[in-house]
Amino acid sequence: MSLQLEGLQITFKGRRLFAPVTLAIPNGEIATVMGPSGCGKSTLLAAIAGNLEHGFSVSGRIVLNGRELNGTRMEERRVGILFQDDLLFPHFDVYGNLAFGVSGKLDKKERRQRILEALERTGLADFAHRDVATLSGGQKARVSLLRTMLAEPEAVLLDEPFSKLDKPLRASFRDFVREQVAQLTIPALLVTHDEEDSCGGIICRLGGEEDR
Ligand SMILES: Nc1ncnc2c1ncn2[C@@H]1O[C@H](COP(=O)(O)OP(=O)(O)OP(=O)(O)O)[C@@H](O)[C@H]1O
Repeated sequence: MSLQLEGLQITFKGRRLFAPVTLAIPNGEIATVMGPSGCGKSTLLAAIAGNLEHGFSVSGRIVLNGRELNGTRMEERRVGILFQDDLLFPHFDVYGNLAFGVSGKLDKKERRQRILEALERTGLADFAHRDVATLSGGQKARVSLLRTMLAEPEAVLLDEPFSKLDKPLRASFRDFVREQVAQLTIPALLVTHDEEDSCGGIICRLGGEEDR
């Protein structure tokens, strides 16, 4: 089971953004998308999440755990997405922010248990009632990722999640992301400018004009 992209192409007003992408990401692994600015990396993630802006169209197949996602609504896809500027809600503490990630279908007790377990598992238990404004950049990044993961997505898309962190924080957040993806055994697709972030996993380079 995995996330598979089969000959995926995106066009904007008839212009193709990149050469067709074919990729299979096994559960628990992270594939990295690289390419020059403007080549369509964020747009590729939006196509997978089902959140493309008006004017873009997709061809090829997106298959998640055997389910074809093309044509389905964003809410049905069960794909989590984390942006570099994923803002936490400033008027809520860490616990309150994480509560936004947990399914509303669970009762209050179950929701609370899920959040506390996630905080415990990630060594953030002491932060539950911290005002998010008092967190460091690295801590905020961890809370944002946890919020995304608490929604129990079947795949996660990460759009430059490390770019605002300095080198040591970047390395520890990278490890944190890897642990989370492995623990939840879901496939992840990471957009980054830095090859170091991929650490030897699958790398997908989006082709520019010269590759068409
Ligand atoms: N809403 C939009 N309307 C028109 N064109 C858009 C829109 N959003 C993005 N584009 C264009 O689509 C192309 C792909 O943009 P995208 O943001 O996916 O690139 P990117 O590879 O993620 O860039 P960067 O590395 O700079 O973040 C670019 O040429 C961009 O100008």
